[in-house]
Amino acid sequence: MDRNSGIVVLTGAGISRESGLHTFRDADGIWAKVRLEDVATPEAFARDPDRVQAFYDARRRGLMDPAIQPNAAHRALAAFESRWPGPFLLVTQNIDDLHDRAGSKSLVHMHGELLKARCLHCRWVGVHRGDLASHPPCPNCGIPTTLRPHVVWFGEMPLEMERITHALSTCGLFISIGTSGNVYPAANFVAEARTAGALTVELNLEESAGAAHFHDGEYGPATTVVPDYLD
Ligand SMILES: CC(C)NC(=O)[C@H](Cc1c[nH]c2ccccc12)NC(=O)[C@H](CCCC/N=C(/NCCC(=O)O)S[C@H]1O[C@H](COP(=O)(O)OP(=O)(O)OC[C@H]2O[C@@H](n3cnc4c(N)ncnc43)[C@H](O)[C@@H]2O)[C@@H](O)[C@H]1O)NC(=O)OCc1ccccc1
Repeated sequence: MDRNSGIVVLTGAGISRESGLHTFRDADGIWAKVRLEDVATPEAFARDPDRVQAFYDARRRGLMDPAIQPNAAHRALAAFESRWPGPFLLVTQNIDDLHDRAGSKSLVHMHGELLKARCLHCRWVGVHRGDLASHPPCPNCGIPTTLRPHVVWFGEMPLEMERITHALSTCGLFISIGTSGNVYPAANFVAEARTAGALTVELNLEESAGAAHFHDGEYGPATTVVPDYLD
């Protein structure tokens, strides 16, 4: 592969599974315990904000457990980025901060970040590691009960779509890691990259819903297949 062509990497919950975070659709996944319609939509937040806040407060406290650390797959991606001379963009669907902690720089959280909050009154967005169910005041405008998790719910527009679409339209290699390919528009990125003439590769525990769209696939735990593929 020409060392100056661009690379786009898409990651999903599977890359953080071996760090101790649950995925969504596996047997012990998040959506096996709670319906996304009840906790991850604007309608759910309007209907029962305390329930939604409690759902994300619990995931935030889980993420801040010292036992949850970046794994060999997160680290291999950060190391590869630092030595790749051409354009590189890591697009994650994950709202955890494990890519950030592993040292990834050219990183887009297209579905938001669990450790950030957003104010519905003054539009402030920033790091907020405390619970939101206790209705803390906005650090910027000081009004209580106006903070929501800075995450993208179903039916909401993902973040930085222009930057992502541009990178997909100019990349030479698209790598998808630890995602089931069930959620859009992320599930359509492989098709966009292929249309741009990119080689497309899936690294996953098992074939995803979009496996047929990829030129190639390596299957197994991310902490094994990702370092093997990138080293
Ligand atoms: C359910 C689905 C059908 N619905 C959608 O896709 C909807 C609606 C929709 C839009 N277009 C469509 C077209 C067709 C059908 C439906 C739609 N999409 C939206 O609403 C999106 C917004 C969706 C975002 C919702 N928020 C999330 N997260 C944040 C919150 C939160 O986290 O609580 S989605 C959330 O679920 C998704 C879960 O997927 P995965 O990460 O893949 O996880 P999953 O558990 O499914 O799979 C894990 C995989 O890992 C593998 N694995 C497991 N262990 C390992 C291991 N150890 N190693 C390697 N792999 C492993 C497994 O085998 C498995 O394959 C992720 O995106 C994740 O972020 N917004 C939007 O479309 O706005 C308009 C628009 C349109 C065009 C262009 C721009 C805008």
